[in-house]
Amino acid sequence: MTGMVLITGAAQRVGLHCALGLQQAGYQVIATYRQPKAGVEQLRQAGAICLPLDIQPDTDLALQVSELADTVSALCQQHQLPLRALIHNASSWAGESESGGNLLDQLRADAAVFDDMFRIHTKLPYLLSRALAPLLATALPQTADIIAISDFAVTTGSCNHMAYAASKAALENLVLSLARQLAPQVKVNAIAPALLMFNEGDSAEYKAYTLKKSLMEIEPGPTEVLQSILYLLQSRYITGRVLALDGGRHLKLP
Ligand SMILES: NC(=O)C1=CN([C@@H]2O[C@H](COP(=O)(O)OP(=O)(O)OC[C@H]3O[C@@H](n4cnc5c(N)ncnc54)[C@H](OP(=O)(O)O)[C@@H]3O)[C@@H](O)[C@H]2O)C=CC1
Ligand SMILES: Nc1nc2c(c(=O)[nH]1)N=C([C@H](O)[C@@H](O)CO)CN2
Repeated sequence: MTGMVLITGAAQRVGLHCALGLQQAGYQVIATYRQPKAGVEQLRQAGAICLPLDIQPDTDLALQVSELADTVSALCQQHQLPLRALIHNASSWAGESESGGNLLDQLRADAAVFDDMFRIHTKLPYLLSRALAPLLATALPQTADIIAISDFAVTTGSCNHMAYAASKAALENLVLSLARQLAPQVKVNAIAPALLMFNEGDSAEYKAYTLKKSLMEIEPGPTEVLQSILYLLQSRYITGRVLALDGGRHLKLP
């Protein structure tokens, strides 16, 4: 094992695929999950360590992060391995609620979505990065990595997921600050995908519409992210950057 990698939100889809791939690549994965889905058992079977982490409005996030950081530190000591990387993947793709009702009700609904988006995409990565930075910095002689999974929508905004996109933009700015603060011991980068994987229930019309948004017109799947993570981990020089995985969407003219 070359070191421990902590990845959040790894019970399904992209996080699960990347956690399994990193474990297979020889890292000791620590995966956090919210609900004990089948993916958690799959991770345990593969040798990953799985820890519960459910970020809710009424929980003490600072306490949750402090306790997680203590557990990760103890695991590094127990396994005699450095903390090699921290991957911020956990995410909720909530859109703005449908307008309706009186203004106050609408604003209360919008405020709840805004708080949820910034809690999971910005506040959790901020606190977790600051809590684990000292441990990451002692992974010497190798450098360590923080990798945040962002979204192409940071560059364009999103009419239907405004708070989501804004919170990912804040995450990308956090990457710049952390890259400046933690160099040269820790590299800090973001990966910004456009479409990776559709969700169950996405209609054929929505899928056709979405595929047409990029030049490549494919649903690439989670391997693109795993390959990008492995690329960043092996780099000695890339930091403070956003790796776009968008199928040429930025060149698709309306
Ligand atoms: N899928 C895509 O096409 C794209 C994805 N991305 C980004 O890639 C990353 C992975 O995407 P994807 O796999 O689709 O993500 P998912 O929507 O499948 O969510 C990832 C995980 O985050 C967890 N999570 C959600 N809310 C919370 C919370 N409050 N507390 C703790 N965990 C939580 C979920 O837990 P649970 O299993 O309990 O629901 C889930 O396992 C995300 O950051 C996403 O924004 C960016 C562009 C495109
Ligand atoms: N946490 C999530 N973020 C995003 C998802 C998702 O399923 N979960 N999906 C997308 C879409 O793929 C979008 O890019 C096109 O439909 C974006 N972010």
